[in-house]
Amino acid sequence: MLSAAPEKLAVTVLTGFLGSGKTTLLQKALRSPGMADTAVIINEAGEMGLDHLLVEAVEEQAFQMPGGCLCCIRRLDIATTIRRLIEQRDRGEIAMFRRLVIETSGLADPAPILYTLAADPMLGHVLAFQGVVTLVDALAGLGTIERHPEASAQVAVADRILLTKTDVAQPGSALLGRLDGLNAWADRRMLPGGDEPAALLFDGLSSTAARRFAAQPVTEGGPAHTAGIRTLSLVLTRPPTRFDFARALGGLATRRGEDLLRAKGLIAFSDRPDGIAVIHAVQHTIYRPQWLDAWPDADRRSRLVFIVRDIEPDEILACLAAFAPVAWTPVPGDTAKIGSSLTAAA
Ligand SMILES: Nc1nc2c(ncn2[C@@H]2O[C@H](COP(=O)(O)OP(=O)(O)OP(=O)(O)O)[C@@H](O)[C@H]2O)c(=O)[nH]1
Repeated sequence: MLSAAPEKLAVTVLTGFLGSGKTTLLQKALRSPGMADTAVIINEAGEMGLDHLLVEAVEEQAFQMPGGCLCCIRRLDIATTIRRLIEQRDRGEIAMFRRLVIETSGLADPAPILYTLAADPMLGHVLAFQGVVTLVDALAGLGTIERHPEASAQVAVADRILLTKTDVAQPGSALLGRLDGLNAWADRRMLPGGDEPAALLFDGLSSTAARRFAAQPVTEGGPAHTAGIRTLSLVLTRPPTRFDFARALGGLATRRGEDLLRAKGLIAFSDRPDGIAVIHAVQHTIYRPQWLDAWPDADRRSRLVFIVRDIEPDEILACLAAFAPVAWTPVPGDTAKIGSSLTAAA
C-alpha cells in the first residue's frame, strides 16, 4: 500500500573526523522510537564498509554508500542516492521516512556535500536542510584539527558541535580555544550528556551553513585532503587468538599510533567462538571490543579496515604478521590512496 509522502524531507549532515563517534551516536539515536521515521545514509572512506552493519536499524532504514570519500570522488552520487530513496519510498518499496541523516566519512569536507545538495534542482524542492552536526573527539580532537584540514573544515561548517568521549577526558582549554577560533557561533554540547541523541540530530538546528555554502560553488578537483592518507582492507583466513590479535594491533598502535588514523573490523577469535568482536582503534587508542552474537551479514570473513597516513600496506602487514601468525590478505582494489591522485581523477 502506498503511504502519503510528506512535503519536505528534513536532512541533517552528521560529520566528524575518523573515530570521533558518529556511528555510536547514530546507534543510540536509532534506538529512540522517535527515529522510526528517519533513514540514514552512511558513507565510509574504504571500499569495505562496516558501519551500516553496526547500526542496529531496521534493514530498510540504513543505506550504505561505500567506495570512497563522499566529498570528492563520489560527490554527485549523494544526490542520485537521495533521489532514488525518495522514489522508492513514494512507490512504497521501502519504509516511509520523513527525515534523513547523512553520515559522512570521517575524511569528508562537508562543504561540497552541502553544495551538491543545494545545487540539485529536484532536491532543492523536496529537502528541508536542518544543518550540520560535527563531532569532535575530546581526547584526540586538538591534534586532529591541527594535522588534518578535513577536521578543521568539519568544525568550521558546523551548526552544532558535539564534544565526544567526555566520559574519558574533559576537553582542554587549548581545544576549546581552537574551536572558538574556527567556529564560535555553533551550538556546543558534551557527549555523553543529558541530551536525547535523536534530538541532537534534528532539534534546534539552523540552516545558516547550508545557505552560506549554497552560495559558493565548489571548484572541480574537490577539497584538499591531508597528503598520504590511504585505506587498506584485510581479511583473515584463520581466526587469531585474542592475545595475538591484541599484540598485533597494539604493536602497530604503539609504533605508528599518530598515523594510524583509524582501524575497525569484525573479528572471529579462535578462543572465543561464541561471539564476533567489533574492533575499534583511533590513533593510539584501542577500544574495548563490543561483542555481537552472530555475523551481521552473509559475509563470514573476519575483516579489518585501516585508514592510515604515510604507512605503506607492507609495513602494516609485516607488523600484524609478526605478532599474529595468521594470514592477513589484502582485499583486491582496496589499498586506495585518498588524496590528490584520486581527487584529480574525479
Ligand atoms: N568512552 C567513549 N567512547 C566513545 C564515545 N563515542 C564513541 N566512542 C568509541 O570510539 C570508537 C569509535 O567510535 P565510532 O562511533 O565508530 O566513530 P566514527 O566517527 O563512526 O568512526 P568512522 O566511521 O571511522 O569515522 C568506538 O570504539 C566507540 O565505542 C564516547 O562518547 N565515549
